[in-house]
Amino acid sequence: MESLTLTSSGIVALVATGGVVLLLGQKLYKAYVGPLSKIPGPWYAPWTDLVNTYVALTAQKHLYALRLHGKYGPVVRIGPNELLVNSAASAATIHQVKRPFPKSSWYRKFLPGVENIFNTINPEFHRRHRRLLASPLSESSLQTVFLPRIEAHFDLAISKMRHDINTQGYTDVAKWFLFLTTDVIGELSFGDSFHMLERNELNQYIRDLQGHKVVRGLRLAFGSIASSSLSGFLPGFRALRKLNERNRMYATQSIERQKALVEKQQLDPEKASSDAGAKATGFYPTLFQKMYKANDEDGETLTAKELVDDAGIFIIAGSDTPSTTLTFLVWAVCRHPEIQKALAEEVAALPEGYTQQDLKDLKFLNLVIQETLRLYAAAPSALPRVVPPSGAEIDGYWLPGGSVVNTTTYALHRDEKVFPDPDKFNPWRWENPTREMKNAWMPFGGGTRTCVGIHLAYIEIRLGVARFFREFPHAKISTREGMSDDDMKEVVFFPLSPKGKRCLVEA
Ligand code: HEM
Repeated sequence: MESLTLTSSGIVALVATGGVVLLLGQKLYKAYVGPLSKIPGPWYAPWTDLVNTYVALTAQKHLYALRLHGKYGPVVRIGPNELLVNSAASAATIHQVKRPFPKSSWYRKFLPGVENIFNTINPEFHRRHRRLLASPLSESSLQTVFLPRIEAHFDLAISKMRHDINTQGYTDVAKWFLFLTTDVIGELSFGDSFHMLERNELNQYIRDLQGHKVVRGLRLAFGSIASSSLSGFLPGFRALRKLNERNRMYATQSIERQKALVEKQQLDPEKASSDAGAKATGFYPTLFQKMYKANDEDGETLTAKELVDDAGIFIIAGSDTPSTTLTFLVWAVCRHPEIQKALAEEVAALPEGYTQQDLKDLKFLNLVIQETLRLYAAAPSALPRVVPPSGAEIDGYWLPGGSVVNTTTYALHRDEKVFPDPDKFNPWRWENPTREMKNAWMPFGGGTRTCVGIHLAYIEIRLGVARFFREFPHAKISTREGMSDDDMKEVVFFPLSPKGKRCLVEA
């Protein structure tokens, strides 16, 4: 009888076959037997993340989520380990304060090599940074210390729009709002404005900001390639790396400038923590004041790199979002004469020298803002979180620990069971909101990772709306330069932006 002998190539073949069988077995288990197998979704979802990646890369993930929820319901499987969820109850569970589901590693792909308050997935790191940044961004601190400086920028922006209209017949509100909010966040964060409004030019800085949306799309889709040395050889990724380097340079320069100012003025942070103190010293504190103080005196310190990384995300998160909100608000209001009339009359009746409190008390203005933040939430894309190791029940499905769940504000805000006639811009729907409406409305995210800039955002939006419609009560959307509704189509990489990157208005 012939004896069985295994050659080395036979052993390799056997091990390889075993590996493939094991992998296939795992895939089959996950697809047909594992806990996620009961969750509805497209046929390919249990097998691959490719479609998910494609829709993210082409800025369509928000529409994809809306379509899939319409077809499959509130919980949809979109990848071997990934789900979309779409109910106020699931959002409350995932984004709770007590035991929040942590952010997924997807956030670290945003800016590889960078860890900041926004993209960290480390709860301790997050708590430390949030503690230091939250109090300067509180409503009272913003109003007492920062408001006078903010208001001057709004006056300048409106005068620039007026000048355009007088000289060329129209103005680009998207451009001016972006310059405005960029100048504001520059000044509040680093003690000096970026002077976009004065310069009136789409300079490299703004181009980079806009480029960042595309860059982030690429990063999120191909994160591992983007952060590898391979990326240096691929043309798209080379540009991407340059953009990232420039962004770090802006942040570093801003921090350096701020440090120099602090040293030059020998700022006493205690004295300057009130408006009166700031007037006396002639120098105003910044949102990063506490960071410097922590660096100098506190037991817990922030490294120079941490400061730069937080500065970078402030530039990105704090400029685009309020300007996009203001742009879509003006566009939506100007397309609805009855809304425009009611809003313009309300803001026209404000007293001279009106305050933030006066603006908070305006009923219709705040309804319009709430409806704008529903339909045009500035960060409406999926917010991925990881189910804790013990697992969790979401909308009747048991999800094992480690599954990734995404709440998509774009879809949540268009759930017709909660918001009847969801595509209609209707501020009056917020006059008597149902509990479901209130629970499902989350333009600023939720839980411990809710937007830290929310009060600044509200101050900017209220001021912007009031100043704009007091100056231009009869503004209308222009058709010059080929401007059309197509320019305002929603493009969503992570933040929202108008497709044409412009919104031309006549008055
Ligand atoms: C209309 C304006 C704004 C909207 C709609 C908005 C929306 C959001 C959302 C949805 C999140 C949560 C993202 C997530 O869970 O992944 C967030 C976080 C954040 N936002 Fe905003 N934002 C706005 C304005 C601002 C401003 C003005 C700043 C500048 C200070 C800012 C800074 C941040 C930061 C630093 C975070 C991360 C917070 C953390 O993880 O603790 N945002 N924002």
